Amino acid sequence: MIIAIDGPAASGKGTLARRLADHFGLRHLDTGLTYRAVAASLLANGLPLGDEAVAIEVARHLDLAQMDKTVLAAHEIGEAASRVAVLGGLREELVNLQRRFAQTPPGAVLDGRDIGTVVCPDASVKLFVTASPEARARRRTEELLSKGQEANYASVLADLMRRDERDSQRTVAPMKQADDAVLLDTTEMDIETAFQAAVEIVSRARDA
Ligand SMILES: Nc1ncnc2c1ncn2[C@@H]1O[C@H](COP(=O)(O)OP(=O)(O)OP(=O)(O)O)[C@@H](O)[C@H]1O
Ligand SMILES: Nc1ccn([C@@H]2O[C@H](COP(=O)(O)O)[C@@H](O)[C@H]2O)c(=O)n1
Repeated sequence: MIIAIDGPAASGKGTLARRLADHFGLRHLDTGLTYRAVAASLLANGLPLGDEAVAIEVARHLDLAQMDKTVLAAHEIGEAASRVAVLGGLREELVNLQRRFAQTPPGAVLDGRDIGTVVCPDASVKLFVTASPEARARRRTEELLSKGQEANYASVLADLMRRDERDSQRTVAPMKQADDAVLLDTTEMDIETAFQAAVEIVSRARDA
């Protein structure tokens, strides 16, 4: 079984993807980390974010097992990831890697922006997870503060909205809900309620 989860920044798709993978005995890939890893490597080596050939070369050497979420979660890396994510050739390279992961038994949960539309268009079930920008900014601000990092609600909200705009307006593989995806709006749901709703959607699709 392949579960495709897409949605805007800080919508809770990663939290749901991890828990669904545990629940259904599947592997999990946060595809955002692949874009973040490429961006982080370019930044660390002082290389330009817009050079497609260089970005592809970095992606060719990417080892999924070595991606460190704690390091890659940094705000500036998310911003840089969204800038390299407009490069079509880089996306092709990363999509191939993500598809290989998805197709390895026993199946997987992938979360990102183009999983249901491009990476796994034949996924067994597709979810598009969203929440209002204000709820997402509040959750992300609380998350950063709880990790002892500086965070300001207004700037987190502005950053999320700018990233969503870039991700949904780019020409190649823009973020959008697949026609056959189920929309899950968690604005008024806590994590447990959202998880139970997601389990129900996946179970229904699996048993259909
Ligand atoms: N339904 C919910 N209610 C309250 N908080 C939530 C809910 N879902 C997720 N969160 C919290 O919101 C924050 C963002 O969630 P998460 O990291 O899963 O989002 P994401 O969509 O994967 O983000 P990104 O796009 O940055 O990868 C986390 O702190 C998470 O614990
Ligand atoms: N399938 C995907 C996943 C991510 N991106 C881009 O990477 C940025 C960081 O992703 P996070 O999920 O870690 O926030 C994101 O803003 C996208 O630009 C993508 O294009 N496709």
